Amino acid sequence: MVPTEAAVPLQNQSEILRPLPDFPDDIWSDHFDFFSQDQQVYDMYAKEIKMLKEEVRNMLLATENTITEKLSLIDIVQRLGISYHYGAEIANLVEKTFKVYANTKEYPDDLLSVALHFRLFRQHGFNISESIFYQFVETDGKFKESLSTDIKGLLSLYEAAQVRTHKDIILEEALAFAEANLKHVASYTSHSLAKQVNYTLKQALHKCIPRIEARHYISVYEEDECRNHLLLKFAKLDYNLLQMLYKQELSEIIRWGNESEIVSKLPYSRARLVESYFYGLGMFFEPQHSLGRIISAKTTALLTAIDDTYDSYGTLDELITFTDAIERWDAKEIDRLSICMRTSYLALLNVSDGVDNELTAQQRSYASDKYKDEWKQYARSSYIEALWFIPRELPAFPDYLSNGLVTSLCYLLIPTALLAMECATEDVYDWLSNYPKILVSLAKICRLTNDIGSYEREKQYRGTGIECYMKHYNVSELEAKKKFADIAEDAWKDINEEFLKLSTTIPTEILERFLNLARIVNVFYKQGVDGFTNPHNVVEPHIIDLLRDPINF
Ligand SMILES: CC(C)=CCC/C(C)=C/COP(=O)(O)OP(=O)(O)O
Repeated sequence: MVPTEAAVPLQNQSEILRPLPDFPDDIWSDHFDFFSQDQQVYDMYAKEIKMLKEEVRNMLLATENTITEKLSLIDIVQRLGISYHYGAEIANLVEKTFKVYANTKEYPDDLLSVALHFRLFRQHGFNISESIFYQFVETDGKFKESLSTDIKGLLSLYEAAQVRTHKDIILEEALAFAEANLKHVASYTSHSLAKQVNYTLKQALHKCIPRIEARHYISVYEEDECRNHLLLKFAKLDYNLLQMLYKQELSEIIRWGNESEIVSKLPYSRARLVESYFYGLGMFFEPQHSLGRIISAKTTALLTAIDDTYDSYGTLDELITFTDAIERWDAKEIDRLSICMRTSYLALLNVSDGVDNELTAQQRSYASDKYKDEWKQYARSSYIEALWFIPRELPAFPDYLSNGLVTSLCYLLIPTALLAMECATEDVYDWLSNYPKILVSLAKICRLTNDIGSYEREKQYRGTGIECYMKHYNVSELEAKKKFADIAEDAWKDINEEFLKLSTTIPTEILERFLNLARIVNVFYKQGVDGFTNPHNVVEPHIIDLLRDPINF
C-alpha cells in the first residue's frame, strides 16, 4: 500500500509560468454520485429476460427460414444489442452460411441482401470476396445508375463499404456511389427514409460504439412496421437492466475519484470521471466485463490528470522529475514531486497495486508488468513532447508521429483493456509487445483524429502535431488537417484487413477491443471537435442515453 501525502515545502509558485488552459467544467457535477438500485424492478426485469431469451434463441435456430431471413435476423439481434446472449449460436450460424455460399456461389441478387451478407461475414472474420458486387457494376467499373433510387440497398451498401480493406477496389467506388446518392436523399426532408439516411451518413454502424447503436436502433426498430414485439421487448428490458449495472459501476468510479482526490486536488486538470467511465463502457458493454470497464475507466481518469500535468501544467524541471519518478515506480519518490503531481502519482501506484494483486492471484503478472511498462513509456514520450512543444520547437513530422503514437494512449489502453480478460494469455501480451500492425494503425487513428479535434485549443499555448506537419511539408492548415483525416481513414482499412487476418489466431473478443477503441475515438472527435474536453452536445447526449435515462416501454 502506498503512504498518503506528506507535507513538503513548495517552491515559489507565483514565479512559475504555466500554460493553464481554461478547460470547461465538469458538466455532470452531482448527477451520478449515488445510485440505489430498486431490487424489485431488477428482479422483475431479470425474470422476464430469462423467458424471452429462450424464445429469441428458438427464433434464431428456426430451420424454416431462408438464408437471407436468418442473416437479417442476426443483423437485427446484433443491432438491438442482445447478440451477446447468443455468441456461440450466431458464430455457428454465420460460419455454416459462409460454407454454404463457398460451395454453391449462389448469392442473392438484390443490393440490400448482398451488402448485408458481405458486412456480416466480414464482421465475423470471414474473408468474403468483394466480387459478389460484380453483378451491380457496369463494364467501366461504375455502379449501375438504376440502383441510385434503391435507398435501402444504398444504406446497406454504405454500411458494407465501411469494412473494406486496401484490396477492395469496388467497395471504394461503392462508398462514393452510395454516399453521393444518399446525400441527395438526405436533402429531401420529406422522404420517408431521410431521417435514417441522415443518421447513417453521420454515424456508420461499423464505426459506432455498440451501446450507442443499440439505443439508436431500438428506437428505429420500434417504428418499423415489420417489427417483432417480442424482440423489441427483450431488447428494451435488457438495455435497462444493463444500464442499472452501469449506474452502480459509475457510482464506484465517482467514489474512487473522490477518495483518490484526483479531481479535487488538481484544479488545473479536466474533471472527466463520467466521460472516463463512458470510455470504459465503449470498450466493453457486456455484463461479464465489469472489471474491464472499471480498470479502463480508472486508467483513463488517471491519464487525463497526468496528460494535463504534462501538457497544461508542469514546467520542464518538474516534468523531468515526474517522469523519473514514474520510471522508478516507487512511493518513496513522492517527496521529490511538487504537490499537484503527488496526488496523481499516488493514485497511479494505488490503482496499479490493485491490478497487481488481482493478476498475481490469477497467475497473470505478465499483464500487470506490461501495464507498468506502458505507463513508463507513455511518461517518457510525454516528456519528449513537452521538450518540443513547451518552447514550440517543432520536430520533423516523422519524429513527431513516431513519438505521438505512444502519446496517443493506445499502447497503454489496449493492454489495460485486456487486463481483466483471461483469454489474454502471455502469448497475446508478447504479440502486443511487438506492436503489431493493428495496434500501430489504431494508434495512428487516435493520434491524428485527436490532433485535428484538439488543434484549436492546443495551438493557443503549445506546439501541435498539425503545425509540425505544416512546417515539415510546407502546406496550409487545411491541407494538414485533410492529410491527417486521410491517414486515419487509411488506417481503418488496415484495421479491417488485420482483423480478418488475425481472426484465426487471436480471439475475436480481443480483436473487438481494437475496433471499439477506434470507434470511441470516432465518437469523441468526429467532425473535428474535441468531445472529451468539450463533452457538451458531443458525448453528452450519449451519456444521458446510456447512463442516465432508461428506455420507456
Ligand atoms: C477518448 C480517449 C481515448 C480519452 C482519453 C483521455 C485523455 C487523456 C485524452 C487526452 O486528450 P488530449 O486531447 O489532451 O490528448 P493529447 O495530449 O495527446 O493531445
